[in-house]
Amino acid sequence: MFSLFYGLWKQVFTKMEFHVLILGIDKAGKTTLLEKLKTRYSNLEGLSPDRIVPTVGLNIGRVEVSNAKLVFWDLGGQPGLRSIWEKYYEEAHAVVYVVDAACLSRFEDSKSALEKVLRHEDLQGAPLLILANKQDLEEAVSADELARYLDLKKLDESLYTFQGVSAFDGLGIKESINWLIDTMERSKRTETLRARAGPGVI
Ligand SMILES: Nc1nc2c(ncn2[C@@H]2O[C@H](COP(=O)(O)OP(=O)(O)OP(=O)(O)O)[C@@H](O)[C@H]2O)c(=O)[nH]1
Ligand SMILES: [Mg+2]
Repeated sequence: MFSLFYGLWKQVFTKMEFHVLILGIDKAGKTTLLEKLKTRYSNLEGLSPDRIVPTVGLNIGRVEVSNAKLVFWDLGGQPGLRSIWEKYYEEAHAVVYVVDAACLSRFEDSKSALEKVLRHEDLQGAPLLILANKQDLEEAVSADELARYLDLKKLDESLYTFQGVSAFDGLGIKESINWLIDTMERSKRTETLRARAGPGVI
């Protein structure tokens, strides 16, 4: 009886934990985004953009948003580091893919790196949030324009979305995080990862 009540209590009061991978080619703005998320959603002040250096290892950011605990894994996007990404796929509830929307000359690299991510079987069914970052820059293309370029027709529409953001000034971040939590909470992948983790893990 106690365990039944304890289980119910846990379900109601324990925040669900989600692992979110932040991917994208180098200089897309992944770490700047992570630091902005920390500033906005945790009681730690994230690093200011001028103190951020290219990522070689892994940056971790933990934040809490209403009923969810989000653990972000930010990896380096330089070509030689992209082979590390797949080591994290199996445990990820979702992927945030960051694109520098102001740098047209790197769109092709960004697109092919994303296509490779999407082909990997360890990520099947994972919600995908694609961010057209650097909207504070005049030359940045909109989320719709980026969507047309990336042309993800083959994907299940309920599992991905595009959002224009600025990791600098925070534009679009709230909408992005709300979509992410909502979609992860409803996704079959979350159910599968939870079942695999076993009882007691929320
Ligand atoms: N104008 C503008 N610049 C940005 C924005 N986000 C990031 N940047 C700049 O873009 C550059 C790269 O940012 P990072 O956050 O280090 O990029 P990254 O994707 O983590 O790069 P790697 O760690 O090498 O994979 C830096 O000069 C940032 O200041 C943004 O929203 N607007
Ligand atoms: Mg980085």
